[in-house]
Amino acid sequence: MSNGVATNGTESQDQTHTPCQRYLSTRGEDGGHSFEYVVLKGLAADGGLYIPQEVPVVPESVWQSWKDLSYTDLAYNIISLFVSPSEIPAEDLKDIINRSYATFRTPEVTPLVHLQDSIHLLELFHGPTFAFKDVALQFLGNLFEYFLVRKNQGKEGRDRYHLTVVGATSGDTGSAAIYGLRGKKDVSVFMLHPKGRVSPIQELQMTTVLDANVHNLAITGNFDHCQDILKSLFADPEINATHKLGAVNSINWARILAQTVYYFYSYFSLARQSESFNIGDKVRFVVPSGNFGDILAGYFAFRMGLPVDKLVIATNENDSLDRFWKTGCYTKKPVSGSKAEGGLPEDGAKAHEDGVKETMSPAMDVLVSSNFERLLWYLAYEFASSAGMDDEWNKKQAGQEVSSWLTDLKVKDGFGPVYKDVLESARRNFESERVTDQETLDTIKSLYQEVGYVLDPHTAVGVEAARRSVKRAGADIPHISLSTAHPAKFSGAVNLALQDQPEFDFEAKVLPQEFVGLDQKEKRVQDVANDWTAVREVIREQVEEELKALDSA
Ligand SMILES: Cc1ncc(COP(=O)(O)O)c(C=O)c1O
Ligand SMILES: N[C@@H](CCOP(=O)(O)O)C(=O)O
Repeated sequence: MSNGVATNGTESQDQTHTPCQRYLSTRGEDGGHSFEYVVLKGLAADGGLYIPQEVPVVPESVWQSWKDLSYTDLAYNIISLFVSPSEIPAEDLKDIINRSYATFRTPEVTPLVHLQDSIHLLELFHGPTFAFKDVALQFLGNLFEYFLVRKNQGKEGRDRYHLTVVGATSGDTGSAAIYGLRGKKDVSVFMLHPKGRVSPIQELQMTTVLDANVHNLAITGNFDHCQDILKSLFADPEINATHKLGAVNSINWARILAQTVYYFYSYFSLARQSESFNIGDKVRFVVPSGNFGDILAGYFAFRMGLPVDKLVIATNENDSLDRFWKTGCYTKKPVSGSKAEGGLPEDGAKAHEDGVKETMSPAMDVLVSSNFERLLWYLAYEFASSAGMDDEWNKKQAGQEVSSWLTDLKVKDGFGPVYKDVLESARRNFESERVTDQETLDTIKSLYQEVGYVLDPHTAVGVEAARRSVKRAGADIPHISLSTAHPAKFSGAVNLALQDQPEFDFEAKVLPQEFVGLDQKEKRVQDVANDWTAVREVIREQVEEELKALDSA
């Protein structure tokens, strides 16, 4: 490969694509696809998620030359490893990347700030909607546009390829996707959120966007229900054929790819900022987790060779991930009779019958983390590889194993315990922490008192997990804790934590100008039952209306 970057597998016979630029499904029944295909498709035909056939390994000699690059140049170097220039020529890819990050409020895009002791905060909220999702969704919006312009050259009216993007959100993906796609030609966006279970600002950010191609659907249910509806739609061959569904959730590979960049960037930022930290030294990343997309991007950075000591998963009281790392079982609800059933004594969040708790960090109120499937594939692949068979057999085995776990999850609400070796392999690279609502509030308060920094509740979950991790790992290992949203998006939790602090003033200290007056704006949102066929009907009607309006324009 170019750039001195090697793949960790066999070279492909394909003259235009390296094996890192071809994609296969985690369920093993769908593969050999191009980047454009997987980005437009979102979910694989067999229900799995796309991953690259091989992950490129970046040697240390190459990192040295990457250390001082701007965010956009680094992004190009990383992303281009996974996209063949025969699909997106270098100059076009650079242009897409530059435009995607020109909308951020700081040229650093994702600045790293020192928080306290060995803990650094990676601020990911400097994009248009003040959440980490902007990093990937500005890029994905521009990618969609690029592919659609090319597909639709010389085509008119109903012959044009019209993409119907369907997304599920617990608050932040929704607005970031809407801001990435509003007003774009040949795209309709349907964003499903759990009615009444997102923060007031998050809801306003979505529902005050009135572009004709944007449709907000409030579903009577929780985020997992919204995600189930999404998966049922993608599994329906008819609506896929007639409406060409596209995904903006982190099931879309482009989301993960774009997020991988900031793991490298923050590592290099640390090396630039700290005299005692050298390229090659290890670091821990701590990631507030829900759907497992953000931390999975860190796992890809690790597989590419970034010296990661551990990736620390931080969950709120919706702790299916944390329970997996502790027990090897992945279940929506704690196993009957266990200590955690119905909540630990110190838990503060209200539990619903469906098992999901309404916490102070609502964007992480997720029990079925869609990207966990991608990690499961790698765990199953490593396990299969120990049998000494060829790579094709290992991949096939991994796909079968993942399919069987995911079938159990769907049918029996859980799977496991997984084999001991699989769990050990998960524990080699990851640790996990569960943080309660009370601990979240305490962390917001103590960081404000100690260093004057106002954390959002999701970031606070991460910082509390980072503090625990420092106790285990020692102060010599730097911790980069991901700050996933701006505190102004979660005024309820922030005010609750800081209301008794002298001179704390939310409006003056936290609220950005962009949020002032949002509640006075006109809103558009449609209530829909928790039923995928009802959502399908809404999609059919609304897309038809949009296309008719275009016909007569
Ligand atoms: C603010 C915030 N923090 C953390 C998360 C969890 O990230 P992930 O779903 O990628 O695990 C989300 C939602 O995705 C979020 O919106
Ligand atoms: N927390 C997310 C849930 C969707 O996650 P995604 O990363 O898969 O889009 C949100 O804020 O919507």
